[in-house]
Amino acid sequence: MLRCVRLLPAAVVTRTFSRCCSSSYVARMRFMNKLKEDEGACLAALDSGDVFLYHTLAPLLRKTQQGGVQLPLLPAKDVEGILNRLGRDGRSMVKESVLITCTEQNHALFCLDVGELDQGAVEEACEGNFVDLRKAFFILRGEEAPLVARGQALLRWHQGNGFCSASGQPTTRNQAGSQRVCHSNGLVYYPKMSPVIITLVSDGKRCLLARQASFPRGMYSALAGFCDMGETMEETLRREVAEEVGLEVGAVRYSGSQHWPFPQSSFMVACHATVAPSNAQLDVDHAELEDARWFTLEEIRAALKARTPPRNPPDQPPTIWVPPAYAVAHRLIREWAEDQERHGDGKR
Ligand SMILES: NC(=O)C1=CN([C@@H]2O[C@H](COP(=O)(O)OP(=O)(O)OC[C@H]3O[C@@H](n4cnc5c(N)ncnc54)[C@H](O)[C@@H]3O)[C@@H](O)[C@H]2O)C=CC1
Ligand SMILES: [Mg+2]
Repeated sequence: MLRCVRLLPAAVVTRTFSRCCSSSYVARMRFMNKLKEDEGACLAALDSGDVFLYHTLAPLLRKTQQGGVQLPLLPAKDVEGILNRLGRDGRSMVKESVLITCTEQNHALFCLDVGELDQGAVEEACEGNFVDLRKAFFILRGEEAPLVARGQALLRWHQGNGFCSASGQPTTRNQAGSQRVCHSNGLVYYPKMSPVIITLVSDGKRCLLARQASFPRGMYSALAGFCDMGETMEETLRREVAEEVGLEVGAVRYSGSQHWPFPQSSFMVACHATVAPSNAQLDVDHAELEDARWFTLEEIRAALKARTPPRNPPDQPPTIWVPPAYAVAHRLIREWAEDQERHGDGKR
């Protein structure tokens, strides 16, 4: 630990996102845009900015004295020093950082993957631990989860797009990391998201949740599916619900959207949909879903409270849990429960 303190006086210099982020929206967006277009300005912003770290796409998190977990934002100069001490060219490595966001005071925030270094050595130097991103979503505070999601998605995109798919030649990134260019043919590549529609279907009294075999034990979520080329949002929604559970939905209501870093960055569009109670018989496609079931408000209330996989002893009715609060699926399920409590038969 003595070595940690020498390398990085963390308690003194580490910022957290909430402390450095009060802002005028317009000034912030214009500054961000300048950093994407002006290489010199971006480099200067990096020199005076903060960086958060990943190791092979797992974000570095640090325990707080209050028993919580935070995303440590390390001054870029300190990261450079740590990397130098760990035997690397710190300056060159830090320049590989990708721009994430900035404050109204033009203080920029970047992220960097140090996967080529020994994980334990970086963890010791930075007084933190690299945590799988899905686990991080369960323990991070609200405003930090989208930062680590965006950072991982951008870093993954750079790692997978080093070559032009037309010429086979290497691509070069701009300083902000917002695009890559193939200099042999001038093609410009931008980070991509795949549109996904996620739908919470209700029959008025119950809502429909499903699980894939790859989900954590006991976890159920709303139905989701990738858009096919040329489809509208409503067409994808109706097709996915029909394919996966054999239902024809009626009314559809948009709820919200979110970037989701898995599997390769999805743009999630979240909707509520209804089916008539007389038309609620499920015909589940077990090639896609391990299970799909209707759940009552009481079961959903219990699921929203669960923070860990349920034990489900054989002599008791099985209980479930749902995706973490940050996931838009959680929002849909919570909205449905609140709606039932206000208007449905589930009034207390
Ligand atoms: N943020 C949230 O609350 C939630 C997010 N999700 C995300 O939604 C995504 C889609 O849900 P699924 O039910 O798996 O979709 P899905 O029902 O469309 O099935 C996935 C299959 O679609 C095919 N596919 C078509 N286009 C694809 C593309 N652009 N990328 C990858 N596969 C493509 C592949 O064969 C893949 O195996 C999941 O990967 C998951 O990351 C799912 C539930 C909750
Ligand atoms: Mg699906």
